[in-house]
Order: sequence, then C-alpha cells, then structure tokens
Amino acid sequence: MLHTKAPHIEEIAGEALQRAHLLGEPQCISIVEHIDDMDAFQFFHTGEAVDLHRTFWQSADNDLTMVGIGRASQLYAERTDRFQEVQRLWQKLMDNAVVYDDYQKKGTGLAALGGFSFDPGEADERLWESFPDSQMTIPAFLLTKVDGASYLTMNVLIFPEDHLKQMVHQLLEQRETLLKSDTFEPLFPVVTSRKEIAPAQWKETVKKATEDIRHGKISKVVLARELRLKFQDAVQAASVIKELADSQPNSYIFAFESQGDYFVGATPERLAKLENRRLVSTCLAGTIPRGATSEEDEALGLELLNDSKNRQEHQFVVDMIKEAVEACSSAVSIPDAPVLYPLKNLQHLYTPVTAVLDEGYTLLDVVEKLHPTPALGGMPQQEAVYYIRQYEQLNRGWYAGPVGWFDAKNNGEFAVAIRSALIQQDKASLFAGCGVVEDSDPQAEYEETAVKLKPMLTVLGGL
Ligand SMILES: C=C(O[C@H]1C=CC=C(C(=O)O)[C@@H]1O)C(=O)O
Ligand SMILES: [Mg+2]
Repeated sequence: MLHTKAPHIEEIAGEALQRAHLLGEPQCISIVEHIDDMDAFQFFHTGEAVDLHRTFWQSADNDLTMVGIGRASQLYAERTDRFQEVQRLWQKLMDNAVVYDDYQKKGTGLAALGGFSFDPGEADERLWESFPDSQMTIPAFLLTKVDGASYLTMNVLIFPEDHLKQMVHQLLEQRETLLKSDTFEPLFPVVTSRKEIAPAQWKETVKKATEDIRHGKISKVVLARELRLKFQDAVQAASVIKELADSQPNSYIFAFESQGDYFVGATPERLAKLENRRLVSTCLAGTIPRGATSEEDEALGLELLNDSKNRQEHQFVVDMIKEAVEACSSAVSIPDAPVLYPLKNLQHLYTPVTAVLDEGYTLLDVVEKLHPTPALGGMPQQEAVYYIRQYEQLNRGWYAGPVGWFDAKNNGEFAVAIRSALIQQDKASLFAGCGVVEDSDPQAEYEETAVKLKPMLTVLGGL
C-alpha cells in the first residue's frame, strides 16, 4: 500500500535542530499527515516492535480512536498539585513546539494520553510501581481515527546534540514499520488460576460502612475488590483491547502500557469532555443487571429507575458534579431525573451534564474539581477518600482514576478507569467497586461487583 511520503521531515527536523542549538534547549516538532485507512488494533500490535510504551483510547461514542506508540515526551507530577503541574508542563511543551498540520482534526498533532492514580496519598505498593501518580504521554507516533479518516502524527523532541541524518533515518524506518498492513493473529489467554481476594472480609467492610453511614460518619462510600488471574503465557495486549472493543458497546476502551505492564479496561463512565469550550460531564451510578428477554430487561430497568437505594446512590453524584461544574462554567444544563444507560451485562442510572466552560479554565481544572466524584469515592469527598484508604483491602493505583487525552487545540476527554485490569506478563489484577449507601446489602453489592468484573474476566478467558 502506498502512503503519502512524510512531508519534508528532514527539512523540518533540520530547522528544529538549528533552533535547539541557538536556544540551548530541546525543541518539539509535530507533523500531521493524512494516511490510508489503518486498523487501530493492528497499529497497536505492530507498535510492539517499535516501542513498549503504547497507549490506546477509543471513545464510548466510537467517534474517535487514538493509538500512541513510544514517547516523544512525558508529563509527570508528584503528589500535591499534580493536575496543575501537568498543565504547566503541557503549556511549556506547547510553547516550545512547532506544529505542521494541514487538517486541524481533534486528537491529532501535539496530544497527550495517559492518566492519574485514584489517590496519590495511598501507600505505594509494588503492584503499581510502573504507574506513577500522574503520567501523560506525548506519543512519538500517534494514529488518530476521526471523521472517517486516519491521520498519523509524528512528535519529535530534538536535542541540540542530536545527529540529524541518523534521527531522520530512524524515524522514517519506524514509520514504515508501523504503516505496514499485516493482519495480526489474536492470541487468546489461557487462565491457569483464579482467585478472588478476601470476599468474606470485603462483605464485612461493606456492612461496617453501612453502619458508619447510619452513625453519620460518612454519607456514601464506594468500595472496590480485586480478583487475580494467572495465565499460561504472557497476555497479548492487542487481543485484549480488540475483544473489549468488540464486546463492550457504549464504553471507552483504554490501554496504557508502562515499563512492560499495562492497565486496560472498558469503562462507561465519562468524567469530562471538552470540545472548544463545550463541556460535557456524566453522572453514572446505580446498577441493575440486563434481562434475558426484552420484557425482563424492561422490568429490571423500571425497577432500577424506581429503586430508592439506587436513586440515592445516583443523586449524590448529580449534586456533587452540579456544584463542581457550576463553579467553572455557565449555561449548565442537567435533566431533573436520570434515564437508563444500557451496557452488555448491566444497566446504570445516567444523567448527562452540559455546560460552557468559562474562560481561563482548562480541562485539567475540571478534572481536578470533579475527581473523585461520589461514583468512585463517596460523599463527602475527602472523608470518603480517607475511608477508602483506611478500610479498603486493596491498592487502587490507577483503578477509578481519571484516564484520557488532550490536544493543543482545546479538545480532550477523561473517563474514570473502572471495569479495568492491571496486566503484568502472565498475571492480572481485576478491579470493580460499588456505591455503598445506608440501605446497601453486602451480598447484593458483592453480586453487583461480580457483574462489573465480567467484561474484563470474559476477554481474559476467566469465565
Ligand atoms: C465503581 C464502579 O462503578 C461505579 C460506576 C457506576 C455504577 C456504580 C454503582 O452502581 O455502584 C459505581 O458507582 C466500578 O465499576 O468499579
Ligand atoms: Mg451500585
């Protein structure tokens, strides 16, 4: 297949190198080209031969797919002030970058993909050592599928000491490798052992939480549990994300690879989306299974809409998001009552929130204000985070944290990383949680989390 030749790469890189010499600091260039239609999973898979820091994002509306290979740069931030610090680093990178882009499509050009841990105050654990509290990657190669077309961005950080010819040669060679259109053979994982972590103790914690809620210590708390799998061989990331994308409509499909580990999932829960100044957030909480027949399905949906325990779980989320969004935007619109949001295995209560973000605020400001919403943390926010830190028996790492992307054109979107798994070669840890309110029944909550674990469990061959 013939692709357009990378536009004047040697000339562009040469100019950047001159600037790097002159200014004595690295210069970033970003080159966007329109390419022939490219399969996102294939691209991700081929990327393994180029660099083991890959990123994958597909929106729940399925109108945008981004696949990053390698790292031109990474934005890290420590515990305090991490969203603001990432924003500062991003601004600095943008100020020093030259972008060559004839198309101006969202999610192309200079863009960053990655995520944030749920709680940077949580004790560090070896399980998550490859995933810093904040890590946004500007991929060296980025495939973006948007508006029915495919685009390839090359982002390069050029240092004063770089050797021009060598660098350009390597870049073009990697580009050729990535654009080869082989078909990849999915490899299905074979599970050799499966272990739920302390289910009885987890139910006890849920019971204790309902008592603490009754005593007014807290109003709502989301408690998660873990399931561990072992496999015959190392799990192939591309197969897992392809299976997730094929089996989980209405969900964001994400994968972030870091030092050979990867964090992957299919989450239905948007945190915040920004397009120009248009802001969209989502309240998603309250759960019931899907029915086997359409009659049963409808009856269950109706039951969920009228269930006071689930409505309370949901309302905490609506109230908190409303307050946070109103603090930074205008024209806020929120329907009075939730509707149903159907997934493959279960249905949720759903209330969309739309607004216009006020000047001076960024998407990361919104993420900072919202995270964690009571759909992942609880109410009041800070007390719930402390409660989880103290009583939940697992290390959340990036589970339930914000994951997503932003570009240099004021577009971006973050979802919360639930229904997810951390995969380390031939091992995986799967996570799912549920909102505990005064009327929660530990056994029912246990069953709810079992259904939430299903999508990951199925694609990993554990069912
Ligand atoms: C925390 C999770 O789900 C949240 C999102 C939707 C519905 C929820 C619920 O009904 O409990 C949870 O708040 C999870 O799946 O790990
Ligand atoms: Mg629930």
